[in-house]
Amino acid sequence: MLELPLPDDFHVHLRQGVLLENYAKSIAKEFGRILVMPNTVPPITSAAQIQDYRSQIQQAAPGLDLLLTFKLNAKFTPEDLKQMKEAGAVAGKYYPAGVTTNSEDGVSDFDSILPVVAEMEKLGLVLCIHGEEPTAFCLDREKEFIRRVEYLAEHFPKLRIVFEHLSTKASVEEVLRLPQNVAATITVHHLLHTLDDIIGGSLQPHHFCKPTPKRPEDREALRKAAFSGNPKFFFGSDSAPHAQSKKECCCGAAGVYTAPVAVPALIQIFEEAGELDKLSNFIGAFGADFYRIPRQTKKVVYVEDPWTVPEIVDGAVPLFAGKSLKWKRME
Ligand SMILES: NC(=O)N[C@@H](CC(=O)O)C(=O)O
Ligand SMILES: [Zn+2]
Ligand SMILES: [Zn+2]
Repeated sequence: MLELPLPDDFHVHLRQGVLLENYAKSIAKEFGRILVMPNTVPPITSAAQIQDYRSQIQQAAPGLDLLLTFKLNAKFTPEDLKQMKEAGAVAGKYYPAGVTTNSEDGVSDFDSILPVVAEMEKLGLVLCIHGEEPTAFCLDREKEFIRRVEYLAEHFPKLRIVFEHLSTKASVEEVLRLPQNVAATITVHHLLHTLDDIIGGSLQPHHFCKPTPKRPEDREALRKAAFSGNPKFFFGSDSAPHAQSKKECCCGAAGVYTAPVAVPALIQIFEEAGELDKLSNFIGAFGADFYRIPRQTKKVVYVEDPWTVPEIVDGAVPLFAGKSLKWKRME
């Protein structure tokens, strides 16, 4: 038996339209509070959209505590940002153009967003970053982006920055080196996978995601960071569901669907590493502290009760599909 705080997930994709309802219901089975990413089509870029997205999600999963975000662009005025903050946005998400799902309309000129970032700093909005340099070789994109995180952290010392879904040893070292205004999320699949789990044998489309899981030493650095008890590192699943047909095809979509299995998988990872005592803060405290919101007080209990992950959940193939997981939440 294991008691944990009702988990927070600081990086979730709920999509939109008919898919939204099921994804919201599924994540609400495991998490109490989530930060919802804005890379819908069209993206979330206004107060009205924030309010509308929030009410759609609340309709599907009334008990879920929501933290909303907007997709960063250079055109935002201070008034736009103020209105989105008043509508409940806690963060702006920086997607470099073309690096991942629905990011074609992302940022293509770094300097152009600096005035917006300066305004976000004044308003106390968090800057969440998909840190990959679009023009670099795919395995170097995160490393090549580090200089931009460095620039932002040093030029906007009061801006809280979250380097999302870390995938390299270099970025872990950078987050450790940069001041307290820089934190990072780590996903469950980057604690488990390397590039071998995607292309080492036959192609595994359901493990393909951005940033790509890389080398064993990168995974080791991420595990060390997650187990470190350092409050700079907290959980963000980057649960990114795509219909099975969009993954099992040429030009397959990037994203791993982890919401249905993330907490049981994390318990297993932390337990097998002998670090189970670090899990509670990783999923229930450090992220809340960084976002300056109250820590979860509700508790949940997980029991050892092996179960088989369904092959399909919400029309997508989840991580561990068809496999057995040891831990299950006690109803
Ligand atoms: N991570 C992914 O591979 N995909 C995410 C976008 C993102 O988080 O980069 C998605 O929305 O599908
Ligand atoms: Zn991303
Ligand atoms: Zn994401």
